[in-house]
Amino acid sequence: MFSRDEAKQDEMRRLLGDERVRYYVGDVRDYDSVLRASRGIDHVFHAAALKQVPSCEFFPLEAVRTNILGSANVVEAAERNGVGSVVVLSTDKAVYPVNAMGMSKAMMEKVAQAHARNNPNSATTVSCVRYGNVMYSRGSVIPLFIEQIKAGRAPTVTDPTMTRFLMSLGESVELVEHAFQHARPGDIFIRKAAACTIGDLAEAVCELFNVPAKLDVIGVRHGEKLDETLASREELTQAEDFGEFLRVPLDARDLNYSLYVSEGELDEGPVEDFNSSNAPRMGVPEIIELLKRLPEVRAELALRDPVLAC
Ligand SMILES: O=c1ccn([C@@H]2O[C@H](COP(=O)(O)OP(=O)(O)O[C@H]3O[C@H](CO)[C@@H](O)[C@H](O)[C@H]3O)[C@@H](O)[C@H]2O)c(=O)[nH]1
Repeated sequence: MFSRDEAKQDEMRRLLGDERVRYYVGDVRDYDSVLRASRGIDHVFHAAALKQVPSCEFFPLEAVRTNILGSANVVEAAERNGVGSVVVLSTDKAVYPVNAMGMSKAMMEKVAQAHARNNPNSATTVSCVRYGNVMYSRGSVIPLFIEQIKAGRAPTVTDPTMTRFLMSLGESVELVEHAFQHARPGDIFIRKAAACTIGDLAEAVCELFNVPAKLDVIGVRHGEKLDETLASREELTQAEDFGEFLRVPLDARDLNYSLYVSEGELDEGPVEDFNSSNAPRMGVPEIIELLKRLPEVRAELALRDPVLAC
């Protein structure tokens, strides 16, 4: 475990109580600290990031330092130490990005792919995973709605028509495991997901907590998109479909394009990207079922009304 936050590391140490886990305090921005931590390591899962959209709009260079340069440090240190594989965690916001967080994650993907392209004989397989919103992740909207309802307030909704892909923490971890087991250098693995509107999500939380679905519409925040895209149209023309997952392989051509002119294939491919407005759409009842499966939501329901939690 390598991270900046010694308090969280301490909490994890006590929670896990597992002497096989070693803890390193350091920062992905500091190459030497990453180099030291990745010595003698077989696999790296790179999740360190600045991930809040609005805050990265105010401090874009901080996103550059952590999400782009920090990721480059992780890849470079892994290469130097002969680490077997590196899986870097990306986001749907990296596709057709409009905000600094998404742009920096898009660049992180490019750094990972460039490593694969420029080091064909490397002992280190670097791949990416990309997914949408992880339900109940720290600082995200579902725990916020629940806190607001508990405080007797209406949930604050930016735009009820805004859509997002939803998945559980378990599903995002499955994607990381899939990449870990199957990745070829430079692959991007994408987890398909269902989407919903934020208005329906707020309504579902209200219904689950048995309060009237009265929403407080606050308007879109800095840098937010109305809909998110998990796979671009350009990627879909190359992607392999594995049911739950898509695999976008590396474009491993070199810069000598003339070689390909006479051999190129004209493939129109799909006309649309895979986005949260054309993906399978969940309504309020389906969102409620999904929410009920989250242990954190069940715990909150049990506190409020033990009967409702059953
Ligand atoms: O008071 C609020 C706050 C947020 N929202 C909306 O809720 C949705 C989800 O917001 P949030 O949970 O803050 O997540 P996102 O801004 O969509 O970003 C999250 O999901 C991304 C995947 O798309 C990850 O990459 C990011 O790190 C993570 O913060 C968005 O449509 C927001 O506009 C509200 O309606 N009311």
